[in-house]
Amino acid sequence: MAIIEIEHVTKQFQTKKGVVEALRDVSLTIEKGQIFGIVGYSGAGKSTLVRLINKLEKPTSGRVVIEGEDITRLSQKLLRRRRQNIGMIFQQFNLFRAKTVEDNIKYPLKLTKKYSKAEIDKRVDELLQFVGLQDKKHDYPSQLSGGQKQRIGIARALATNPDILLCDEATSALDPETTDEILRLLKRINDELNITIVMITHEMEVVKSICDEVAVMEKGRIVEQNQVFELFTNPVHPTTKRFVHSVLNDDIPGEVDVRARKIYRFIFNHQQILRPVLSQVGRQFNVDFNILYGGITELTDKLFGNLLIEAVGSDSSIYAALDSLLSHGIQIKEVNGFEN
Ligand SMILES: Nc1ncnc2c1ncn2[C@@H]1O[C@H](COP(=O)(O)OP(=O)(O)OP(=O)(O)O)[C@@H](O)[C@H]1O
Repeated sequence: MAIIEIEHVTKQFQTKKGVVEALRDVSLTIEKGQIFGIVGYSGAGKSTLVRLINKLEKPTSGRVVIEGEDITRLSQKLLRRRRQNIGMIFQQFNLFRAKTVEDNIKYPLKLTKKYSKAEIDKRVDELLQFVGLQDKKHDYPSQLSGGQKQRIGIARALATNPDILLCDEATSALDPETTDEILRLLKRINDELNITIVMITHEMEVVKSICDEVAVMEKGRIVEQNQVFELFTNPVHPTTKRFVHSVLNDDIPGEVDVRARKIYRFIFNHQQILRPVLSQVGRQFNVDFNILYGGITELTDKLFGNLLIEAVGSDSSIYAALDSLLSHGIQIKEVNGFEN
């Protein structure tokens, strides 16, 4: 079921220098329960897109439908209620510096005017336990590390039990180890609380570790969208290729001389155990496959292999062997030395 539908949205900003087209005819559907990544370089329009989802921005044209409701038409009162259903976390955490951890988390609960003091206290304790920071309850943000600040940001975003969590470069200010911890926490939130997560990021490592689906943005448009595995294994748009290339080691090393050799790139997934298939097909067709270079990477929860392989044998036997490998579902690309 779709939880977020963005339909033909454009967003223009009037500036002194003229009109900036931040979004140009963007359409996007995010299914309930997904972790959906939106990637793009700086200025691509990611923040503007995500700010439309909780109506921090209003589209110039087009519709934004959240859980079946067109939020571009909502009254202020209904909009406030709808916003309780959408949590958001930020790169710079945006905690209130003059408030304790406890008061930061209480803030959205008090705003709703729905809960008693006892309910609020109970909820704060639950949330602190969930993010593993019970002992920091009375600290101020300045006493916390970056990772701890983001955990508190997450606790605050979850306070009103939202269905959707928006993450705007939520790990970009963190070191790799802390990034991993926060990503694991987000995955738990998705799995255990069934919250749909929208992550905007310029880091493909983030997409690779937790996203199910991803949209790539450039100059206010979505240029490619796919399931993470498909996007990494078969990127089509040049910008997507650059992003994928930034995390997958798919360069051909300088010392591999691809001239006058029959070299192929084999791409395969976790269902295929490549080695037995390779040796079996090699024996059958009298072809030797030498693995020159490559590796196996984890994508979300699947394995993805990308290997450079040299085939040694007669032309006809190599083509027959490759045919057979294709029928096993292995993707094969010819490398002529000028691939990529
Ligand atoms: N309030 C605003 N007024 C004028 N222009 C804006 C405004 N907000 C965004 N823009 C412009 O819209 C375009 C998209 O900006 P946006 O912040 O959405 O991109 P982004 O992909 O999130 O980039 P970054 O990661 O650098 O924030 C940029 O050209 C930006 O300068």
